[in-house]
Amino acid sequence: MASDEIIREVYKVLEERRDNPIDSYTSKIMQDSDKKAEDKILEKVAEECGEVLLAAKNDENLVYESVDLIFHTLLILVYKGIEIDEIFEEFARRRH
Ligand SMILES: N=c1c2ncn([C@@H]3O[C@H](COP(=O)(O)OP(=O)(O)OP(=O)(O)O)[C@@H](O)[C@H]3O)c2ncn1[C@@H]1O[C@H](COP(=O)(O)O)[C@@H](O)[C@H]1O
Repeated sequence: MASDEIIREVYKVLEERRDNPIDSYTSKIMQDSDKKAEDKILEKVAEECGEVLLAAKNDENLVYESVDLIFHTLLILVYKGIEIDEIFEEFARRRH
């Protein structure tokens, strides 16, 4: 059974891919010469935003496309050195 813990698990793997690169999609995109890596990840985030928009409008693959967007958003956060708890704390701070 999938659970929300998967977000923490994936985040940890992404930090591992950043810190100890292997031959994989996420390691490669994060190791690309500094500025290029950031641009490539941000390009994916922008692309996935458009795909979520189309999926919602057309009632197609919304979960799949949203996970692509969330995944690439997590990737830029990891790349920029943000700790996962900072994200949860920000959500908690907004609770009312
Ligand atoms: N959740 C994901 C995940 N979601 C998407 N992707 C990859 O992101 C890449 C780009 O996604 P796209 O949707 O643009 O796919 P695409 O192949 O360009 O095809 P289109 O959508 O354009 O048709 C693809 O290669 C996907 O496989 C992911 N790659 C990895 N993960 C997780 O990240 C961890 C580390 O990944 P690796 O670096 O591959 O070990 C894995 O253990 C997974 O848990």
